Amino acid sequence: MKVATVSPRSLGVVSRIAYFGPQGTFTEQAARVLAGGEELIPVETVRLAMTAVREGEADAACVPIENSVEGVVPTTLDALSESTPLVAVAETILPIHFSVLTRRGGGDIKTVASHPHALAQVREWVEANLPDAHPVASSSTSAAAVGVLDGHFDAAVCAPVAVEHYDLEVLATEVADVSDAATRFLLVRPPGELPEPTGADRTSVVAAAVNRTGTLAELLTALADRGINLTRLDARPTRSNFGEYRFFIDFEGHVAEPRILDALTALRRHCRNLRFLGSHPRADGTRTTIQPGAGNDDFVDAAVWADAVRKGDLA
Ligand SMILES: O=C(O)C(=O)Cc1ccccc1
Repeated sequence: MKVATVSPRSLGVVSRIAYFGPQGTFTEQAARVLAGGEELIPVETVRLAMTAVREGEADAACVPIENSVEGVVPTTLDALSESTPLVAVAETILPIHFSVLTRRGGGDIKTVASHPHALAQVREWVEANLPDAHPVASSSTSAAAVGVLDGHFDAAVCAPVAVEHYDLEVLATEVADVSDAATRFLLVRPPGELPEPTGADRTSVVAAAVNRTGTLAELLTALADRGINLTRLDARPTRSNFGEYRFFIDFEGHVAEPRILDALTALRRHCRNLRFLGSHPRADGTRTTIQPGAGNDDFVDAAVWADAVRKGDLA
């Protein structure tokens, strides 16, 4: 995966960014990339970082969204679909490798703790290097470091910067089963002015489709018919009715483009509920692919033509 960073273009009055902490997480590093001198506020969970924004205690939140090895961060998807809407205005992608930290002069390593996404990315390393250690899930990589300091675990799989925050010994660095793993992070804030389109943008929605045959196919067809390329598709249970799902769909393009607006209105017709989660520049800079007949000019020309027909000016 190509790795690059993008700064938020129009953050308005953002001055406090809540991030998924505590200090030393990968998300803090992402927040530092996305921030331009804003105050950074560590918050214990992804959901609470978004609650801080919803309740006005922060102007934006930095949260992890997807990893190239483990896929999406489910708590982020769930927190984005609940409560009052938030929209993503910027993203960054960080390469991910880990340091393994232990207590100074610590003895046998019987437990190794970290965020589930981190544990999943060092499984082979742990089996080969700490065969007697049991993996234990913690709320974040830095929470695992705190747990080691407090004597709850023997080792923590952390972001390399964690050692600057927690008085622990480095057992190993550059640990990663997949050497080019990367995680994408979002900066989310309440709906407002959107970042300008750049030609290399991503739009995100969460769709609660009507529960009948073929509704997901209808949503995907609405995008495919308009030549719109998907970049991610995930399903999460609605939690209210067993077997009912919400679909998180990311695709190339920006809502300021006529073809994307046309697609959104089509999606809206097929959904019980459609939440817009933002349009912002892609961190990898990949430019939107436009299919023949599906460019913005094609949509504008077709709308002008249809309007003329309606007015009786054309046959
Ligand atoms: O726990 C962290 O440090 C996070 O920011 C979440 C995470 C965990 C593993 C890889 C990337 C992000």
